[in-house]
Amino acid sequence: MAETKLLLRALSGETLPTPPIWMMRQAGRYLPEYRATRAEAGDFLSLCYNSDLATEVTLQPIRRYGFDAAILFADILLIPDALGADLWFVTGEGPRLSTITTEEDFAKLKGADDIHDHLAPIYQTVSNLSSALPKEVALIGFAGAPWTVATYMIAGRGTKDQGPAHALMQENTPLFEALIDRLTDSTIEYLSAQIRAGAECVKLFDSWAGSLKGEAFDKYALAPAKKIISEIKDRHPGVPVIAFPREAGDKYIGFAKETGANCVALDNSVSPEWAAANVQVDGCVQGNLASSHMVTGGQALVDETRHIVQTFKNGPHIFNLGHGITPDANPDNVQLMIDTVREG
Ligand SMILES: Cc1c2[nH]c(c1CCC(=O)O)Cc1[nH]c(c(CCC(=O)O)c1C)Cc1[nH]c(c(CCC(=O)O)c1C)Cc1[nH]c(c(C)c1CCC(=O)O)C2
Repeated sequence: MAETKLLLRALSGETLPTPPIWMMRQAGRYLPEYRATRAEAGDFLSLCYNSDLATEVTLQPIRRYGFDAAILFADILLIPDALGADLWFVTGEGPRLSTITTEEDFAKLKGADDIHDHLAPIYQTVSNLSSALPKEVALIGFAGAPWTVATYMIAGRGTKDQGPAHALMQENTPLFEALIDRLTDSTIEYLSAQIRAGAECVKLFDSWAGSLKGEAFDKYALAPAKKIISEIKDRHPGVPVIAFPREAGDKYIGFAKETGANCVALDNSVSPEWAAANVQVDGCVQGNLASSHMVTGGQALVDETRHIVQTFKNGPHIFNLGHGITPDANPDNVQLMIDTVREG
């Protein structure tokens, strides 16, 4: 049967009259119904590990807006949690983890094959979603890319410039590379299990790829993505992969070809004109409206949304933001963006 889900058609390289649309962090704090369910769960991590409630929050933006895709509700830091690093979230500040900076810290981590018991509730959420979603809505699974996850594991928290991870890379390269390899192998196992549970596409979030330059980008962003994607393609032929090397700049050029990704997600630091000429020539792109428009709305939102749709209309395109929607966004602006994309 020919594929009917718009997201999967775009990912297979089809140029569509109206691009499919979904939004990073579409289940999140800007939605009152999300805040209510999160309060019911108690805290963010309990929400991630409660399959029924995680299913519910994943479905909320689908019900409210009719997006073309749902993304599993979970977090990129569940992998360190499953590997045995402590993880907690400080309200208003963000994640905290036990740090990995010595061989002794690393030796305590579990193996890549030992993560599944801990992550079973996540696979259950995927499976729930795969039966609960409307038939036209595609289900996206995801994981963090090894470099981005390593930056949190090394520093024990989010950092502006990923300084501690860069320092470990310089000062103890073998340990740093052992961590990248463990994360690469765990990510393959994790994404593979999500696909077995019903994910129809997977996305690899390398949110801090932009701080890797030159050879370091090739070794720690490009090479792990290539290994993960080729292994996923071997195990699950036909399941598309979206790669998001955020703020890669010129390194966006050729990224899909070199890694085997079906689509690259663009942040909003690149212009649609540049990306159409340099990145979309190799296949599908996703993006790239600045999430600040979800706060400010108005004619500027409409104009920039039309500009992005127009600029990418001659090739495969998935409409999305350049990064996650923020808690101060106005839910009405999301509707305005969707109406504008679909007006044509
Ligand atoms: C770096 C990163 C993380 N998590 C993620 C990334 C990569 C993408 C990006 O760059 O945004 C990815 C992520 N996090 C979440 C999802 C779910 C799917 C989605 O809706 O996109 C996804 C795909 C839920 C979440 N992950 C988090 C929330 C907010 C939690 C809450 O309800 O308080 C959500 C909905 C928390 C989180 N999780 C993380 C941080 C730094 C924070 C705190 C910052 C913040 O509060 O926004 C780590």
